[in-house]
Amino acid sequence: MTDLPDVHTQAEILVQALPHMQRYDQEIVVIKYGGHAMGDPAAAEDFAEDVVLLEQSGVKPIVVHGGGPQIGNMLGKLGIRSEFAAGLRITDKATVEIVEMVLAGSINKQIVGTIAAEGGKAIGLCGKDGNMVTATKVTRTVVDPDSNIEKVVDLGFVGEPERVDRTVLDAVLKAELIPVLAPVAVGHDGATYNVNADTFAGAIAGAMRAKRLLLLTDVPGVLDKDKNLLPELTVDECRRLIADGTITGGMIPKVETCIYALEQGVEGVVILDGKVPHSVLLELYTDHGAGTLITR
Ligand SMILES: Nc1ncnc2c1ncn2[C@@H]1O[C@H](COP(=O)(O)OP(=O)(O)O)[C@@H](O)[C@H]1O
Ligand SMILES: CC(=O)N[C@@H](CCC(=O)OP(=O)(O)O)C(=O)O
Repeated sequence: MTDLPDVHTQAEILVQALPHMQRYDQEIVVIKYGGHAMGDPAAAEDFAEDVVLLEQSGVKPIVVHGGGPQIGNMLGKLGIRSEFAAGLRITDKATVEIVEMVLAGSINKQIVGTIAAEGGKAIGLCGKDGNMVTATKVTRTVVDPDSNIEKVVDLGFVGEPERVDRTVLDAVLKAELIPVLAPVAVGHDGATYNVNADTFAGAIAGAMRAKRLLLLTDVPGVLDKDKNLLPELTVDECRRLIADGTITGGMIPKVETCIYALEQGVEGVVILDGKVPHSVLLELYTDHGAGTLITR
């Protein structure tokens, strides 16, 4: 048992949560749970406890999970090589089958099970269910490092959400179940598409008019050039930080997702460290947020 503060302090902490609870009552909060943040079983339990506590106190949480490292491990075991272009996994026919198996199969059901163990009721779905997310094929232009010439890369079965149908999600939320979504979508041609989990979460948050989108990753938030946390940023400031090279790599699609979600009407988007125990609760129910809050 960890040392707890005295009873008065405990009561004070609970009371301080009240205005935050009121602010999020009956609101949709989309939580993107990244593959890196999933880490160890104790952290996964903490995450599930947070989600169940939110649901119990009147919030409508929607979990969108990733699983990039876990897909990489499985492909490695099967001897399938995997490469990325512009932060997206080049996904051929064999790879998309493994992506679907790992994301919509094992990871999705594991999260549903962990939420159940904490007393919640979750339902595991992917973008294909009820035509929730229809995707179109993505191509990207990258600069070839040898020739320094731009070339178009065919990413195979990598998709971008084109349309979100709310029917299933509305029904699931009405039934007071917690949706846990794998970022796999269906194309117009019926093919399965691998969608970046941040992009998928942004599309869901936008379509569901979420109050908050939380992106859980493995760094404290957006950092400046001296690696200090930037607690609050506007969209314009984000664009400047991308242009001047402060925001690079995997943080670029994350911040672009945030900008997209804000443009779709989501009120605030937060990038935070999912490895910090109970980071979701700290972010939503305490006065001091846990990561970088991005607003319009
Ligand atoms: N300015 C920045 N602030 C924080 N992280 C940054 C920044 N620029 C680049 N990054 C990188 O972005 C990474 C997060 O993106 P990514 O690895 O795709 O996360 P995830 O797997 O959680 O989706 C960080 O681990 C960090 O290496
Ligand atoms: C197209 C594409 O790159 N899809 C990702 C989907 C999983 C993901 O995004 O997981 P994280 O959030 O853990 O990185 C992939 O195949 O790795």
